Amino acid sequence: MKILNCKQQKEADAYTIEHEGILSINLMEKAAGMLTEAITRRWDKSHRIVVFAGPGNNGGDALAVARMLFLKNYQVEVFLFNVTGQLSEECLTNIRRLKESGFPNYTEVSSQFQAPKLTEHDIVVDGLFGSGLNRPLNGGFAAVVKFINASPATVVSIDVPSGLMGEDNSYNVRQNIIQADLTLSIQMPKLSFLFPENEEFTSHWELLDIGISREYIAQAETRYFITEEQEMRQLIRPRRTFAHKGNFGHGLLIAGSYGMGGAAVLAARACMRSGIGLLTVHSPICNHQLLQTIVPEAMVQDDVHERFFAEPTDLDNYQAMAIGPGLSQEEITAQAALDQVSNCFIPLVLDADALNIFSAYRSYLNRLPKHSILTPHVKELERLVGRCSNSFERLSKAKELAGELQVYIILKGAWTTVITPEGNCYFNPTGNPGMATGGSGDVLTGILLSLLAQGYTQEEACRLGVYIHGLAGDIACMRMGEISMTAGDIVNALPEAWKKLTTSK
Ligand SMILES: NC(=O)C1=CN([C@@H]2O[C@H](COP(=O)(O)OP(=O)(O)OC[C@H]3O[C@@H](n4cnc5c(N)ncnc54)[C@H](O)[C@@H]3O)[C@@H](O)[C@H]2O)[C@@H](O)CC1
Ligand SMILES: Nc1ncnc2c1ncn2[C@@H]1O[C@H](COP(=O)(O)OP(=O)(O)O)[C@@H](O)[C@H]1O
Ligand SMILES: [K+]
Repeated sequence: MKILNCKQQKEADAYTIEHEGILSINLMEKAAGMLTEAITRRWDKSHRIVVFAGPGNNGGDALAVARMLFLKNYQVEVFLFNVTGQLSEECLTNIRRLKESGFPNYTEVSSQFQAPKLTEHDIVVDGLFGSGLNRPLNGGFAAVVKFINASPATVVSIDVPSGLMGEDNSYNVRQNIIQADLTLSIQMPKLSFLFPENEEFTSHWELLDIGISREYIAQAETRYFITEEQEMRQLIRPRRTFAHKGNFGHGLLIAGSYGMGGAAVLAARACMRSGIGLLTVHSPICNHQLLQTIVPEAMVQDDVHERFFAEPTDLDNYQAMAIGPGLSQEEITAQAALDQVSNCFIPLVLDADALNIFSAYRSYLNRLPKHSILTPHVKELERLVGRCSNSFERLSKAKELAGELQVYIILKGAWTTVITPEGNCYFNPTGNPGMATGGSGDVLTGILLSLLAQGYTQEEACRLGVYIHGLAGDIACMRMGEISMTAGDIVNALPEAWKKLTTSK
């Protein structure tokens, strides 16, 4: 699914109006009908609905919703903020329609706002500003936002929490943004919904498909996408009847050190559970027994060193390599890892300490083989690109780095983002906070190695890998709960995740 910017969303509205024979006011009526349905589905008539409408079409939506709720016998109050005396045409039409419906509780605010008393049983409908916001809120609007945020009422925002920009909020004023309990977003999600620091504004959001022109959306250019299940299903390669293990590649995993053998185990188990033909794990001698016992399916190649990865290994027999989980950053390991990676000629995944080593030896960064996959979490990324003050900046810097080094970056966390060398960003919808537990990232590395060894392209491996990893996380969460689930549970859920994605619905 494409994520378009607010300017494109406006264009999409206009295109739909022009090319699909629907009047602007009727498109708004359709949106309002869906908004009303979403509200009445959740809250019955025992709740008072207090509607705050702004001067533009977001306000127009809110007024139409107020009328529809009123006609369904809800108890509704409306405050329309008309500060400059300039209201959009659709907003004006909806004021008229509201009045014509016999609506009694309408207040137009031009200067002084007499705030109503809001209780925790009340529902606030926030229709102050939507995608037309072009600067941070201030003055009277900021005061209204602060009043709503301080109230105990439940807040439902139309399209966007008022005050929040759709993309970049670097220069926004956080206190002047509505903290919505629910956002009913029209047609397309906004990029800013996917950033962790905006969770307090948009923790829950839902999309309403009001029938914006498919044609417009198809031709609109964007760098931002949310991955969908159907696309992932189509990527998965069926196994031929006469297939043999040689068809599914031989992967090399360089992982583990003294005290961190578990990382190698988790990655190896995840790799085996994701369809690879053969796996060799290269690890210090101390992990030999552990790996042979817990992952008997994998071959183990001992390093020369008892406790640390110390000597690069030959890559001739492998189709892909992953390096990093539990590796440590010992000097001897750093030298071996830099050498191993710099001379790598097969598809490659770098995770955890392998990334930290490259952050410490920045001059080696340009020796990273082209199209390598880097899997940093936020801290690991910032070690590479420097401190960032917000997610928009972080994403921009990650895109720059991916372009500069011609690598794929998987920026991990909620809405894990796959960033391609061309600068496309694919946000992953699966996964949950239960995955914020030691070893989850090692599981992802194992999955990625498996997919690369099987011949999936880097982009396919990244997108499918993070999707299946999150899906297995969601299954693990259902089985074990968000609090108790561990990285091992994610591996144990991989079979069901793969089955879910390969069986027809
Ligand atoms: N037919 C349509 O065009 C449809 C529009 N829709 C709704 O329309 C919304 C977009 O409407 P608009 O483009 O009118 O935009 P808004 O309703 O977000 O408001 C734009 C107005 O606010 C002013 N403004 C911007 N930032 C301000 C600030 N910080 N302080 C004070 N004033 C400010 C702008 O100059 C403009 O006059 C969407 O979010 C959605 O809710 C939906 O109903 C779908 C159909
Ligand atoms: N809140 C969350 N929602 C979804 N996925 C998450 C969340 N927190 C963590 N994850 C996922 O869990 C994994 C954690 O990886 P990482 O931070 O490298 O952990 P570790 O180093 O312990 O293995 C990542 O794939 C990340 O996307
Ligand atoms: K709004």
